[in-house]
Amino acid sequence: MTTTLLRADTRADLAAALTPTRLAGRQVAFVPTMGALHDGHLALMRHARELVGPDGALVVSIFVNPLQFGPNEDLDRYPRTLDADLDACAGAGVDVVFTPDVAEVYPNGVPFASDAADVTVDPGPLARILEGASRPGHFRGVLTVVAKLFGLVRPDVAVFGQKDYQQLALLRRMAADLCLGIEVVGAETVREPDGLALSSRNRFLDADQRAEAMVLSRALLAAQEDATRGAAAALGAARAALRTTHLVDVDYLEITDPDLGPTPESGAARMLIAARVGSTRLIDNVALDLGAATEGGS
Ligand SMILES: Nc1ncnc2c1ncn2[C@@H]1O[C@H](COP(=O)(O)OP(=O)(O)OP(=O)(O)O)[C@@H](O)[C@H]1O
Ligand SMILES: CC(C)(CO)[C@@H](O)C(=O)[O-]
Ligand code: BAL
Repeated sequence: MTTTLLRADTRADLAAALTPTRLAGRQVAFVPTMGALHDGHLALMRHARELVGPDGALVVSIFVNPLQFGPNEDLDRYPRTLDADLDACAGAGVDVVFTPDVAEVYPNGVPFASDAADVTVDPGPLARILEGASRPGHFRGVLTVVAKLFGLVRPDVAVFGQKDYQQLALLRRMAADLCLGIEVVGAETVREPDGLALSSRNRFLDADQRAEAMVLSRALLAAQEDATRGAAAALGAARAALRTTHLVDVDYLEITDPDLGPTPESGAARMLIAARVGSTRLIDNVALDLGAATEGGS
């Protein structure tokens, strides 16, 4: 593949940029993003490159998708840093960056209403818990735009971050249930030295909020440490950590099984948290290895 970054703003430009790759039968790896790129995104790009090797094509999309934002959410203030993002993509060895505008992705208008004329993806019951309960319609928006991007890029493999754990689970389900023939791969969460998961929204935190935001990952770590005593003990440890600050307003803190089903008695599990720090909503999650509950373990 080329070593120069090709930028495509339109579907036609994207198709043209990918034609040599398709003709040569090269593998295509895809990393969808909403831009404001940080080291977490760069880690996804490295992972994607490893999956297809130097002869494969690495495609990144940068698109802030209106359909996944609720009416009172932060669509308007979502960070947009396109020039820096293009430099980051070039530095990361991306071959093609797709930067469509809203009309290019939704030529008939954004299908906000559930009875809009355009077909959208119904994400099913997994989208009604956790993030989906807090952000109704969010996963319909995510799955719809990713399905469209998959159709335009036609990758062999797509890489997403575990930081958005429920999103990753739903995208895996979409690829499997709709028989898309695309491998969906999850990559580890990249963190700041104090544990805070990197997120484009971290830039909205002021100094005090930034200092306190690390309590999310500290709570998850405390839960990991107490998980050998069972789920109740893990939840208790996380809640105790969260009580050390008044700047963090928890939306949910839950333990599920690794597929987001009910809390297991023991063994592999996931703890997921969403919280507001000021007006900024952050999410995070970790794996837990639950021991059987002991008496007085809660
Ligand atoms: N800290 C991180 N480590 C690894 N992957 C990440 C991290 N943060 C985001 N990603 C992944 O990057 C991809 C694009 O995410 P997105 O552009 O929404 O970034 P973001 O930082 O999650 O932004 P925000 O949380 O503010 O929406 C997603 O697959 C997401 O899971
Ligand atoms: C997957 C995604 C790019 C779809 O807009 C977005 O939800 C994100 O950045 O995680
Ligand atoms: N990373 C998820 C994008 C969103 O919050 O809408």
